[in-house]
Amino acid sequence: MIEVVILDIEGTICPISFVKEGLFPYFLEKLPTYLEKLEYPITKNGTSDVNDIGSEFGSEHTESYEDLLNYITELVKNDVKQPALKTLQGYIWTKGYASHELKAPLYDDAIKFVENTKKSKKIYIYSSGSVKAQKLLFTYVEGKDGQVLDLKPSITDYFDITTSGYKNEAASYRSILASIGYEKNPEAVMFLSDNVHEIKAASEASMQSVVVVRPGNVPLSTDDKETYKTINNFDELGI
Ligand SMILES: CSCCC(=O)C(=O)COP(=O)(O)O
Ligand SMILES: [Mg+2]
Repeated sequence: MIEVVILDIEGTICPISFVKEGLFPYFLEKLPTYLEKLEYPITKNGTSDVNDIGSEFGSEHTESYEDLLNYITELVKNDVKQPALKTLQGYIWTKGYASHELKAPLYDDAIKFVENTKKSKKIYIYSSGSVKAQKLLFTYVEGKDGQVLDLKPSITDYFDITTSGYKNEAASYRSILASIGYEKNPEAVMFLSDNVHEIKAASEASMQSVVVVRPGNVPLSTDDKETYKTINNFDELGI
């Protein structure tokens, strides 16, 4: 029996288009304003959040404003899951969510699933987006008639690539199982994601794993469709 559910975010509970056409462009638009304020070459000084996050991009990219802006822009365009980038994105999105310029358009079935499932199972999140960015997304969910829903109380805890490692490695899922006290009972944990590499890694760690198919996601190969359980909607899970 499933006791714990772990959810991916992008392509699973919200459309990839929200990230690629909403969050990433917002980040790139605001980025120059933040980077312009820093002194180059950047050195970690413990006095400014953005300065110290900036220093994490490494000395080869932080010599000048132009170097850093170009480097970060390339990372975003190639959707590189780089820890410093993910931290900086979470930082910059804070204002966008607080002003309601950004609201997370979660799928209706995902909202219903989270609200109903929290009564009987623990729900965790594991996303490449930073824990800060994940919490923002759950705090500012787009509801009906322009309302904002706060789903954060429904989530037990959050994991990202800095807490647990990269999402296509089985070791990351084993580390999460240990954190939540399920290393001896991994089959009671279900992981849901749009990404087959993540599903493969979670299965290797003996979690029950399900591919979530949504419009705009990377299509599955015939082989993947035969290998993994798939759903189009959380209502199909019946848990
Ligand atoms: C939750 S923050 C926005 C999404 C993001 O930056 C990201 O990398 C999402 O990756 P996921 O692991 O949720 O597919
Ligand atoms: Mg995803």
